[in-house]
Amino acid sequence: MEEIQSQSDNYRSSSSSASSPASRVPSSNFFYLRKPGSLRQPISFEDSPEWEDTDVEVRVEEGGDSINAATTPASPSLSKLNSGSLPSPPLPEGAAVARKIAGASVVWKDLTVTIKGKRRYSDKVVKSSNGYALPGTMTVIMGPAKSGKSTLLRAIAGRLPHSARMYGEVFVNGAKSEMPYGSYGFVERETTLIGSLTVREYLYYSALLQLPGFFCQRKNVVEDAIHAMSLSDYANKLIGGHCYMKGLPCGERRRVRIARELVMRPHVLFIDEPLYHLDSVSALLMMVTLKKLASTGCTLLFTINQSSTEVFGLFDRICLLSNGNTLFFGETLACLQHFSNAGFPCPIMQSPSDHFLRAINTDFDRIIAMCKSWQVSQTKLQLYCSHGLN
Ligand SMILES: Nc1ncnc2c1ncn2[C@@H]1O[C@H](COP(=O)(O)OP(=O)(O)OP(=O)(O)O)[C@@H](O)[C@H]1O
Repeated sequence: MEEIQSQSDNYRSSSSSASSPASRVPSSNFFYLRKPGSLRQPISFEDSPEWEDTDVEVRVEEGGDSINAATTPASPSLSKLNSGSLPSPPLPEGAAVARKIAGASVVWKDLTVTIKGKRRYSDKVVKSSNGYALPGTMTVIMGPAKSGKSTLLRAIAGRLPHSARMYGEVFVNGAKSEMPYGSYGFVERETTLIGSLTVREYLYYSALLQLPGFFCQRKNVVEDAIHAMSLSDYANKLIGGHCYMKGLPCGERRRVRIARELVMRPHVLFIDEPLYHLDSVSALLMMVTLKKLASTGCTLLFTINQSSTEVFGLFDRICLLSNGNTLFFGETLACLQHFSNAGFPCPIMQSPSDHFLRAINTDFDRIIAMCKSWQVSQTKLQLYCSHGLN
């Protein structure tokens, strides 16, 4: 599984060419409302944070960067949350316990997608892709433009449009079943934010809409999301961006979109192009924030076009696509080794992601050939002019 590779030149591409809230099953780890008569196996989230933690006082540690839940010794639900069914030893008063978000392992097997155009189904947009994403890790789907990244992400998340057909299987925690409402978040590339609200108001409003009525920890959940996305400095600022009102910077707006999904405390988070239109500093901040989020246990799976070396170093696994083909799936270091073995070692001064894209994208060859012919014609012109003048 670790290495799903193909070195064929044919694969080099050319870019030019949620259901209704499920009822909770009390004191169980199944976040799945079975349909009557359904034979599907429920998905088990072993360490699911329970939504009934009304006695957990969640607060943000001053100067701290992680999501923390402060609790008193007499907090049965949190002690259960931290240590399964065993009671946890009493904690010193005021001690902060890192909240564990139960991630879920997601495996996709032989995933193929076709999309219906005006008349017929297209050729395969994604072709027999295999891979997996594990809890507490960041898995990135990378590739040139139109290589099928977003389509693969949507297929794994079960959010393909009606015009698409999917073949193959997706397993969540070993169960071949759709992820239930609230267990995953999907962040689109562009979504509308309410510009007349502050970040905190907007997230609270989202929590009111998304969380079930019995859930009475909305404020804490919102504060968690703000903290997890490093939005504390912007929490009371208007989102803006409408009429003549200047909005939040692009990176912060993107983080607000992700925070909106975090209010559901998802086990798996899918993000389509989190670095879209971000400058290098905002991109690094975004990735460091996501890495922190992954370290709490959440499973992160996202698409990306290209990245800097620093950002690339934060990824755990990479799924490299070209023309819908999975050229490589595995750990990022193994990808470097794979390209090196194939005769394309990454130059020292080049970002690995740029190097991979360059190696698999025929557009680069065409552009370089165009540059060379232009340089030759320029040299000829200069020679002609100098001879003509003489
Ligand atoms: N809803 C759709 N209807 C028709 N064709 C589609 C649809 N969605 C995607 N496609 C086609 O599938 C191919 C892959 O698109 P996709 O958006 O998955 O690629 P991508 O790698 O995410 O591209 P980009 O980085 O440019 O967003 C493209 O050729 C696109 O035209």
